[in-house]
Amino acid sequence: MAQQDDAVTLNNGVRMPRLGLGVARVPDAEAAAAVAAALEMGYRSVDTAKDYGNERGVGAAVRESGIPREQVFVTTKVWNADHGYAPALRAFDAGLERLGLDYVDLYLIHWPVPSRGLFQETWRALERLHADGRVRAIGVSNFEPRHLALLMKEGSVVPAVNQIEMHPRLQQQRLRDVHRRYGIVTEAWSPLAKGGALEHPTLVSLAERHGTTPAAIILRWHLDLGNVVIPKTVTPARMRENLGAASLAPLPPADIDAIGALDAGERIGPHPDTFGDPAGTEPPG
Ligand SMILES: NC(=O)C1=CN([C@@H]2O[C@H](COP(=O)(O)OP(=O)(O)OC[C@H]3O[C@@H](n4cnc5c(N)ncnc54)[C@H](OP(=O)(O)O)[C@@H]3O)[C@@H](O)[C@H]2O)C=CC1
Ligand SMILES: O=C(O)C(=O)[C@@H](O)[C@H](O)C(=O)CO
Repeated sequence: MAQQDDAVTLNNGVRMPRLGLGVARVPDAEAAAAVAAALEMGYRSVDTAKDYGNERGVGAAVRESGIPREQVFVTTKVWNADHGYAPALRAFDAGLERLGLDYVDLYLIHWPVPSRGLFQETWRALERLHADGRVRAIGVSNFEPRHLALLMKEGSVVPAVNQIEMHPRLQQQRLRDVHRRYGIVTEAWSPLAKGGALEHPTLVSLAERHGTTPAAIILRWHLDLGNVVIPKTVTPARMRENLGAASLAPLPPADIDAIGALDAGERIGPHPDTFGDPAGTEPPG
């Protein structure tokens, strides 16, 4: 089942699959095998980053899949140490080389690192890469409303995507409202709360009622809210289960509300205001 049809149109007209595979911190060789298996079963989008150390494996799996390059959507990200105009351009070249591809579909600023004050300059580099046709779309990750407002003030391209922590325990309503106002797609990282929400009684009972699994219910909920999701797994059976969420019927409003009631404003990952700041607190991700 190819996912190309289940795509969102970004604010520059580029189509992005709504369900992709995340590969955070999967070692290179394992990432290559996982991406190969995912592409084989119908995934058409992969989310990697310089920080994950597996762009080589991801790129190899994409190149060797036999699937035309234009049918696979590859996202990677500028790491915190590479903020700044020239460093970000150099980091992009190096990432593209590791991937072994001619272009990237979506390039994101991984974290704003406000204490460095360089994300606007970094954004100018991404705008340049976009203008030069080396990336099909550009976006950000972990940007709070004030960071987005600063980009909007000084930049000329509105980010296509903001990839943020979002799951039933952290539903990010205010940030999603800002995205809607600007025409930015919400992409949920840790969409399954790293597996932490799967045993919640509400989700278990919804899964039983719909004849599916808690993971599929959570992913269906994200899709129903309009999010792009990138659940991570290296287990083929789970990949298939997660991909199956795209084929489920939309959840009825009462079920969306039941999951909405689980919001506790609880982060698993670091806070965007302080992550990357030497003086900041960084809870384990
Ligand atoms: N921009 C950013 O700052 C960040 C981006 N990300 C991106 O988001 C992706 C996903 O986030 P991640 O933090 O990995 O968390 P997820 O919410 O995707 O959860 C991944 C965990 O859940 C398990 N899992 C996956 N599917 C199932 C299933 N169907 N049933 C039971 N368990 C399951 C996986 O185990 P197993 O692999 O063993 O199957 C893994 O332990 C990352 O890979 C990365 O691409 C993540 C964090 C930060
Ligand atoms: O996985 C990512 O994409 C992240 O940015 C974070 O998990 C971060 O790198 C981290 O390790 C937090 O402790």
